[in-house]
Amino acid sequence: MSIDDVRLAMLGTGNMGEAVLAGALRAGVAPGNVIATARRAERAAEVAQRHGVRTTADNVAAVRDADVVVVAVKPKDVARLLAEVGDALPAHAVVVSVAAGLATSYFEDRLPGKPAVVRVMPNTPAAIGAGTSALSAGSHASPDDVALVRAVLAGTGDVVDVPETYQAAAGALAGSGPAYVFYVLDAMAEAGVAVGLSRELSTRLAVQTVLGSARLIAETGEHPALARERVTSPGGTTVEALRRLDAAGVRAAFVDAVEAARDRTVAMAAELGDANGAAEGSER
Ligand SMILES: NC(=O)C1=CN([C@@H]2O[C@H](COP(=O)(O)OP(=O)(O)OC[C@H]3O[C@@H](n4cnc5c(N)ncnc54)[C@H](OP(=O)(O)O)[C@@H]3O)[C@@H](O)[C@H]2O)C=CC1
Ligand SMILES: O=C(O)[C@@H]1CCC=N1
Repeated sequence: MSIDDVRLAMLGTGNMGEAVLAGALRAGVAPGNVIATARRAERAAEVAQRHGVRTTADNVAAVRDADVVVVAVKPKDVARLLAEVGDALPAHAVVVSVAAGLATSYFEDRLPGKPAVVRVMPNTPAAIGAGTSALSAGSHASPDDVALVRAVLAGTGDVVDVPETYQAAAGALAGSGPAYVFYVLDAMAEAGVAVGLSRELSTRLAVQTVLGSARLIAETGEHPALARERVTSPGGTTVEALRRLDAAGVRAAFVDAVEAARDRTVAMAAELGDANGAAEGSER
């Protein structure tokens, strides 16, 4: 199927749904072939105006002719949504879940027949084609189904296949990751203000420093620790700064933070009755 023929239903067009929608349109999905759902009329109007897609509050109508159905509501809202749309889902449709924690089997158990389910953990830079997504196929998803989902996600950024047991960890690192980077950016900008720069200049320097440093590693493939050493002159300024970060336990705090996000993913799945979700999350 050519990408401009793909009919896409985006169920729950909030922060992540809109970012994936933007990526799908960038990949070549035709706006006229997209129906995005939202509970509130003003949100539906905003999405329609920004992306030129059809919007509705009716999830059942949205899935009826869809080839790809993206479930982008909060994990706690997924079971009710599946019960609502299950009978209207075309047999050939591929269901893509971006819900943190919920296993593909959670969807397979709640939908009729043998639905093709693909679990994806994206992140919000998908909105500008700079995201990273971890993808795992469910037990009824064929290679063609996965290829279709990859084609739809092509405009969101990098997409990497992972075993489903890695999903909670991938989400804790990369799904939540933009928030960690924004936190660091905010702190760096504040630090620049503390040493006398205007907030505007400080933010500009901080943003470009993070962007450039990430690109340098991405383009050279150099290990971050080696790249850091090349900035750190003996007896110079950087070593003094890094000593403060080490003393404040910043590295250990990152490890704790990602572990906590991973554990919360597993706990959320257990709260929602997803035994498989609860069983995952660690490779140990
Ligand atoms: N935000 C992120 O960075 C990431 C989120 N995710 C996952 O994406 C999913 C969505 O998260 P996020 O976008 O942050 O949450 P949001 O609350 O921003 O988006 C969810 C949207 O779904 C709408 N909604 C809820 N129930 C229905 C329904 N029955 N029919 C139609 N629309 C409905 C909500 O409407 P209303 O506004 O009225 O509440 C809301 O707009 C979650 O499962 C999360 O785990 C995954 C990776 C990253
Ligand atoms: O905070 C959350 O639960 C979601 C999942 C990953 C990023 N945001």
